[in-house]
Amino acid sequence: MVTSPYKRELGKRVLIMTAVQAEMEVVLSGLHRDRGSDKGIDVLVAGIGPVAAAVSTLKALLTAEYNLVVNAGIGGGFSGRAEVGSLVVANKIVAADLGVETFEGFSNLDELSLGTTSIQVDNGLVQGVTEALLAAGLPVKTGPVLTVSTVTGTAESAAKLAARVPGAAAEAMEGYGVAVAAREQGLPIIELRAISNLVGPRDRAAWRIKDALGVLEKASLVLSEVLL
Ligand SMILES: O=C(O)c1cccc(C(=O)CC[C@H]2O[C@@H](n3cnc4c(=O)[nH]cnc43)[C@H](O)[C@@H]2O)c1
Repeated sequence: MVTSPYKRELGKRVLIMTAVQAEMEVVLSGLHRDRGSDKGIDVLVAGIGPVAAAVSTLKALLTAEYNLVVNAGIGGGFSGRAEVGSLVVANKIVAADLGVETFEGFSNLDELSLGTTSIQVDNGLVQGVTEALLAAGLPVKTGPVLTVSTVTGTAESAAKLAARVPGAAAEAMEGYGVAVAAREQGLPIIELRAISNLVGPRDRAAWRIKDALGVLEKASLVLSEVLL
């Protein structure tokens, strides 16, 4: 049961943003499996990366009355925190490469007093969605989900990101953009990632995109029950 502050308001809708068509299709399939037609949830393609995601999300939010925004898709899991085939529900959405490279390493905007680089997800939302996914027998973890503009491709970069964001569970490319658009409209956000690969050395052959899309579809069935 999802608790405050998200409360399904009569006549208001839920917006789910996915990066690509393939993700949108499995989310729609999961949503409609037991509910037939649209039940107040819109699923749109945002495009890959935080900028496209922010623009697409804000554009959508200006077209209808929403009271919750969801970013759903595949993502990379940090080893030991989120394995391939599992789900991650973000408790915090972090723009992990938004900042300054320094001789000592990296400083984010918060450290430079130039702004913020993370958005908290409401605890009630995180708990409600996570419990529902667990109850459905799905493997789910919660933790910070990092938004990057470049898919990590080396063990060194993965280690740097894991050190930069304690507890980092997953990496993707749209969450912070979707979250900033939702914040702009005063709406709660949640990010849900189905893990297709481990964050680290690029090994395209190891990506399990199809498996992750299958898990995302199962998770979407649960979402339709818990968010409406
Ligand atoms: O490296 C490749 O050749 C390759 C092949 C297929 C897809 C990609 C992507 O870059 C997908 C980016 C897309 O998927 C999300 N995603 C999934 N895993 C990760 C990850 O480890 N780090 C960042 N993003 C990931 C992401 O949200 C994009 O929508 C590459």
